[in-house]
Parts: sequence; structure tokens; C-alpha cells
Amino acid sequence: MVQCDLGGDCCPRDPVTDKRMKMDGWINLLICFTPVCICTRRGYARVNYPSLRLFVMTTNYRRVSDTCKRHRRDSSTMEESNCITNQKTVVAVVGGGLVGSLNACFFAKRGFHVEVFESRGDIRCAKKVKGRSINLALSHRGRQALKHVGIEEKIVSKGIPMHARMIHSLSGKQTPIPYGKKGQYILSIDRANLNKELLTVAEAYPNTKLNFDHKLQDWSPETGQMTFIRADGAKDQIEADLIVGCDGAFSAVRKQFLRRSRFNYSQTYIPDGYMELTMPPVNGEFAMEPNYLHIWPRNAFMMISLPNLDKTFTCTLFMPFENFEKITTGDEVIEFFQEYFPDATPLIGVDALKRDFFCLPAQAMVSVKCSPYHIGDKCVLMGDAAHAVVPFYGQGMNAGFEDCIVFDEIMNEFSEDLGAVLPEYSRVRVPDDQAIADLAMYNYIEMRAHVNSKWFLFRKHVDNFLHMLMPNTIVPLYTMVTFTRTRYHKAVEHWQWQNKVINQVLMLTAVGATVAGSCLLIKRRTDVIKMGLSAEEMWNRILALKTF
Ligand SMILES: NC(=O)C1=CN([C@@H]2O[C@H](COP(=O)(O)OP(=O)(O)OC[C@H]3O[C@@H](n4cnc5c(N)ncnc54)[C@H](OP(=O)(O)O)[C@@H]3O)[C@@H](O)[C@H]2O)C=CC1
Ligand SMILES: Nc1ccccc1C(=O)C[C@H](N)C(=O)O
Repeated sequence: MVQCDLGGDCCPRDPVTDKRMKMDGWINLLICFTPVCICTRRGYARVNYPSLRLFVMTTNYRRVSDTCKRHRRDSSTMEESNCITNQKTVVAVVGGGLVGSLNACFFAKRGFHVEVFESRGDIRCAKKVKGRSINLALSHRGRQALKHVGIEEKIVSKGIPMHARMIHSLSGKQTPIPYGKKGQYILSIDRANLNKELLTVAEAYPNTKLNFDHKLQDWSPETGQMTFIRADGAKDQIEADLIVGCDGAFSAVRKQFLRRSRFNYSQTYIPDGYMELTMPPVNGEFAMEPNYLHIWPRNAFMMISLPNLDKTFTCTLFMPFENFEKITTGDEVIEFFQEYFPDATPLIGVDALKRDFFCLPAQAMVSVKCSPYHIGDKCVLMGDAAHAVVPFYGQGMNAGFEDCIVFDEIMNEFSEDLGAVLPEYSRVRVPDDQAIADLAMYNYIEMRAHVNSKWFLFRKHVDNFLHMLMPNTIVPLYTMVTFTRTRYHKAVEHWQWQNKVINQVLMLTAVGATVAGSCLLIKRRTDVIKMGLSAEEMWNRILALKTF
């Protein structure tokens, strides 16, 4: 048994011979460089398999020793043995976005040698971070994952709690609808900052290397060999034991899956697009109440607004593309905003609206479902690469982060046997990710239309009241999804069951009340007549109640 103490033997074993490596790093490097140089003469830098292996072994030797030293200080025997047994496994995480960088931390914690390949440059050095920017809403699942890598508190301290939806009516009246019980909230988070923090945490592991400007072009499921194109057009060929595809909704890793039999795939663009606008601070303060997710629900479309740390709000208008296309001039923009968002118009500013509305065209939103998520013991998809969802539940990132926890839990359960872990991960995770994809579609209708309905608000009160009486039996859907780690598909099943039960109970109560009321009326017919109410007036009063 290899010991992992400072004075003892902490050398990694050669993955092929299983002998302990005590080679001089310099000799190793020399051997490495020979094939690289020959290939460079052909016009591109090609790192072939044996050289990468040797290179990885060299770096492993150094990095794994460091990891072991660190673990020894933590005096965790379990971790020590992990870092020795896993030294052979090279994990390539493709995509250094939110899920990729977090995943790198999970694998690094296990002592694997982790290489992250990201198509962009290092966003920590960029002046402006390109790409989608719909505000993130961090909730329980995402927080649990961040806690696992020790940065929950840091990220939470930079988030803005949103305790409730704030509904803006056409007349400008604002009505809050709490997300859950007192003290329950979601957090408005800056995506770029979170991504930067996660990259920094990943990089701090001595057994992790971040490779920016590496865009995956192709890979082989048989050998695990990947071809990357670098920013200067040069190609790198790299091999890994496990490829983790975290390269987003248009994943290049997933392309290989599409060529295989019995791989299910669907992609749906919704007919609506989104456009982001900024609401600046007023006199250095937030222009509206900051601790809410503001919604202007207009049935067929909506605008939402989430607070940022710089006291601005990011307003996002979600609307069918055809409506966007009807607005072609600055005056039409103002007319549209005055009609549907009169209270927000002066806060965003007429000039800014006229200008910003035409800066970028409305962006599309796609939902991707696929299964399974793995190929043999070689490759697994996570985050948007496995399940891009529309943004309306604010669960895209949380689900992607939870993917990392679920994978980690299964790794424990199956003692890191990738041949068993990967199929189990697909089995467990596919139904949950598909459930949240459907819920995200549903939540658009809830946010833009249902929140206007008195019946919906009444049902919310009923659900909350019953939840208070029977906290384990009746749990509002939003609570299960956002404030617990109830499996998404179980949450949907439970929601459907409790809806049926509550609606039946309400129906019976209504019938009972009507019967009782009618009996009373008949019994006191004379009193009603005395009140001078005609049958028609009675009927009108009943109709007035129906709008409720
Ligand atoms: N609110 C928002 O605007 C956004 C939210 N999110 C949230 O984050 C969640 C999870 O995101 P995640 O799964 O990490 O996906 P992301 O899209 O955030 O990250 C994927 C990363 O992989 C990179 N990439 C893409 N193709 C390749 C390739 N061929 N080779 C190497 N790198 C590649 C992407 O770069 P590039 O972008 O240049 O293609 C990107 O940096 C989403 O579900 C969503 O909810 C994510 C993005 C935006
Ligand atoms: N972050 C988002 C981005 C776009 C659209 C919605 C959200 C939400 O978070 C919605 C929230 N969960 C809600 O149900 O009110």
C-alpha cells in the first residue's frame, strides 16, 4: 500500500506498468518534446498520444505529490488514499463556463488530474465578458454545490436576496408574491463574477490546469483523443481517460453522441426572444425596491427586472419575435413601453430606450433534451450540454451545478468505477433534467399570465396555508424546486398529486358551501324577500363572484 506522508513514498505509478515513477522530470520533458518539434515542422503543433501521456505523468508526479502534502495537512486518510488511487485518471473538462469550472473543482478534489479546455480566452483578463447575460438566480441546489467546493459564502455575499416577485400592474400598482416562507429567498448573481471565482478556485488545485483558447473540434469515443484548435489556428491533439462535456447548449462534445445509435435528441426554439435593457440608479440608489424580482406580466409577454450590485437593474423583455419585429422606430419603442410598462419607462429613460432597443436584436432561447448522457466509460455530458433549458425557472445554472453533486454522489456509491458510474448517472439524472426543462417552459406562462389571475393567487394562499399545517405533505412546487433538493421529477409528481387533492377538497368545500347556503336561503326565503333582492340581482352577485 502506497503511503502518502511527507517522508514516505508519494510517487505516482506509471499508468501502464504500474511501477512507481522516479524519473527525472527533465529527461521526461526531453522525451516529450521530440515528437512535438517534428510535428511543428508540418505546420501545426501536434501533441501526440505518447508524448502527452509522458507529459501528464511528469506533471502528475509534481502535482499529485503537492496534493498529497496538502491532504496530509488535513490528515484525512480517505482523501489521502483517493489521491493515490486516482493519480492515473486524466479528466478533460471541455468548457470552462459555470458548470465546467465547478466540475473541475469536484474532480480535482478527488485527486484526479484535471485539464479544463475553454474556447474563449481567460475571462478574468477580459475587459468585457461576451455572451448571454440573463441574470442568474442562485438557489438551494446551486448553493449546495458551491458549498462543496467551499465558496458558498463568498458568492452569497456578492448576491442580492430576492424574497418575492413584485408584480407591476398596468396602473403601476406593485404587489409582492413571496417565494416561500419568511427567510427564504433566491439570489441575483452576476454570471461573469461567478465564473471568474470558479475558475480561480479550480486553478488553485495543484492537480488542475486551465487551457484557454482551446476550442474542441472533434474527438474519438473509442480512444478519447480530442483535437483542439487554438487561437492562432494551431491544432493540439490530447487524450484523456474521461471527457466531461460542459461546453454549453451547442456542445461540440455532444456531436459525437448524435452519430451513435439509440441516442435521443431534441431541440426546441421557443417562438419568443429576449432583449436586455438597463435601469440606472436614481440619485445613487436603486430605482425600485432591490430585494424583489420585478415582473410586468402582460399575458402574452412580460418584462422582468433583477437587481445588480452596482445599483442598476437588468430588465429583460421576453416577447414573441413577431412583436419585436413590429417595433421599428424609436417612437414606436416609446409608444410600446408607455402602453405596457408606463412605470418603468421613465426609470429606464426615454433616450436610453430609443437607443438600446436597437443595439442588439432579440436573442433566441433554446431547450435541448437528450439521453443518455454518457458513452461507455469515456464521456459524460453535464450542464447545458446535456440539458439546455429556457431561463424562466431560474434553474439552468442550479440544475447544472446539481449535476456535479449527483455525479459526485454516484462516484462515492460506485467507488469511482467509471464503467458503472456513467450509466448510473444517465439513469438517475435524465428524468430530473427533463422535468426541469418542462417546468421552465411552464414557468414562463405562470410569470407572464397566471400571476394576473385571482384564482392563481388564491391557490397560492391555500397552498401556503396547507404547507404551514402539513409541512411534509403539502409543499408548494416552487418551494420543492427552489429551496430543496427534491428530485425534479419527484417534485412534478408530488405537485400533480397535491393539485388533484387540493382542487378536489376545494371543489367539495364549494359544493358544500353552496348547498348549505341554498338551504339557508330557502329556510330564510322570507328574509331575502324582505331584503328586496330579485332573482336577477342575486344572479348578478353570483356572477360578480366568478371573476375571483
Ligand atoms: N443567464 C445567462 O445568460 C447564462 C446562463 N447560463 C447558465 O449557466 C448554466 C450552465 O452553463 P454551462 O453548462 O456551463 O454552459 P455555458 O454556456 O455557460 O458554458 C459553456 C462554455 O463552454 C465553451 N465552449 C463551447 N464550445 C466549446 C468547444 N467546442 N470547446 C471548448 N469550449 C467550448 C463556451 O464558450 P462559448 O460561449 O464561447 O461558446 C462556454 O464558455 C446554464 O444552464 C444557464 O442557466 C449560462 C450562460 C449564460
Ligand atoms: N432568473 C431568471 C431569469 C429569467 C427568467 C426568470 C428568472 C427567475 O429566476 C424566475 C424566478 N425563479 C421566478 O419564478 O419568479
